[in-house]
Amino acid sequence: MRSNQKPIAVSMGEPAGIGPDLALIAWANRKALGLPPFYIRGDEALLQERAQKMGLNARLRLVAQDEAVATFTKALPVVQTGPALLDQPGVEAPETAASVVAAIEGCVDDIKSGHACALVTSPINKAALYRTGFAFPGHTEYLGSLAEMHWPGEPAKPVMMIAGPELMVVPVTIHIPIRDVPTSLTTELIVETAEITARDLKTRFGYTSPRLAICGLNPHAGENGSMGTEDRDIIEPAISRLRAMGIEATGPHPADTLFHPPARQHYDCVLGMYHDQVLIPAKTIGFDESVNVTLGLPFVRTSPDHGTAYNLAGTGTARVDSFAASLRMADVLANPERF
Ligand SMILES: NC(=O)C1=CN([C@@H]2O[C@H](COP(=O)(O)OP(=O)(O)OC[C@H]3O[C@@H](n4cnc5c(N)ncnc54)[C@H](O)[C@@H]3O)[C@@H](O)[C@H]2O)C=CC1
Ligand SMILES: NCC(=O)COP(=O)(O)O
Repeated sequence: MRSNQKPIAVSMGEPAGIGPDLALIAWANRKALGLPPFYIRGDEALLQERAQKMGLNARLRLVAQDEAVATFTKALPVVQTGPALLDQPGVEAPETAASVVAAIEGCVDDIKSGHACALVTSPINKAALYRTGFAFPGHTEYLGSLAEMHWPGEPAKPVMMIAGPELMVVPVTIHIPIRDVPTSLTTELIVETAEITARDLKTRFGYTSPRLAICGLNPHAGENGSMGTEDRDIIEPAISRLRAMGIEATGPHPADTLFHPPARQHYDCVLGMYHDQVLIPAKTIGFDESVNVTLGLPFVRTSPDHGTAYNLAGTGTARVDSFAASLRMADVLANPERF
């Protein structure tokens, strides 16, 4: 353990989902998984109950953030956030929403105050939070807002990237209805998203000159305007501007032929025009290993690529791979000098 080592702050996520399970399983297997020290912001009573349900012999300890690293070798450090909750795997409970949001915000506060080096979020139930008035489509957008609040003057345009060993993708529009995609797409938005992606791939991921493949929107990237005009009128000008800025951008590529293995040799990251255009291939190819990482923030945030998986909560059968990969990636991104 390094004397100046800071822990990773993990938000517990949706209490009825697999977030609690993953933190417990990850801690129990921390050595085999090669995990950096982390603590979880959530409810200790619920975690204790969940460990019992899973038949997991996990020790938990309530700590202050600065005790987390020393505690990690002996017990899963918990920073109590919100009131004690009933453990009801798979059962949505609106009264837990405030604790879910408080855990995310608390982790960001911990980074800002120097108590944590990075944030790993556990999955939230987005619809459940909306029903209680949560005004952001997902973590990505919420973290952009928290960054603006806590790091005034620093640029904070959150960009979602799903990064796996075989494929990295960025959706230009994120959590919006499919009918709103064409009207939300602008040349400026594509350029801004690609610029942030290229910059972070260079500064955080070590690519000298990242190659970005930009998807079209329509079948066959519009077939010269005969199957839709957005490819020609919005996406092509964005690619020209990016190339003029020295960014290696190609396209607009028909999305249907961009993800088979030979095609993947020609780029480092794909920018898609909407969520499912790129998340379907990313999760099909790398569901267990991929990490959701938010680019464009003044701090490091990663998360597993999957959701709450209510059907698995409390069973002990949720795979921990993506969560573990999120912790390892957060450690590398937050402490580049060690790697
Ligand atoms: N970052 C976040 O907070 C995210 C939250 N969600 C939320 O999750 C909820 C459920 O979404 P779904 O589309 O059903 O996706 P999901 O990822 O929760 O589940 C899809 C399928 O994958 C399986 N699965 C998920 N994680 C697994 C794991 N670790 N090990 C083994 N199998 C696993 C589930 O059992 C299910 O069959 C929604 O409310 C959504 O908003 C979804 C994605 C990301
Ligand atoms: N499908 C990925 C996803 O929805 C993750 O969203 P976020 O909560 O990380 O913004």
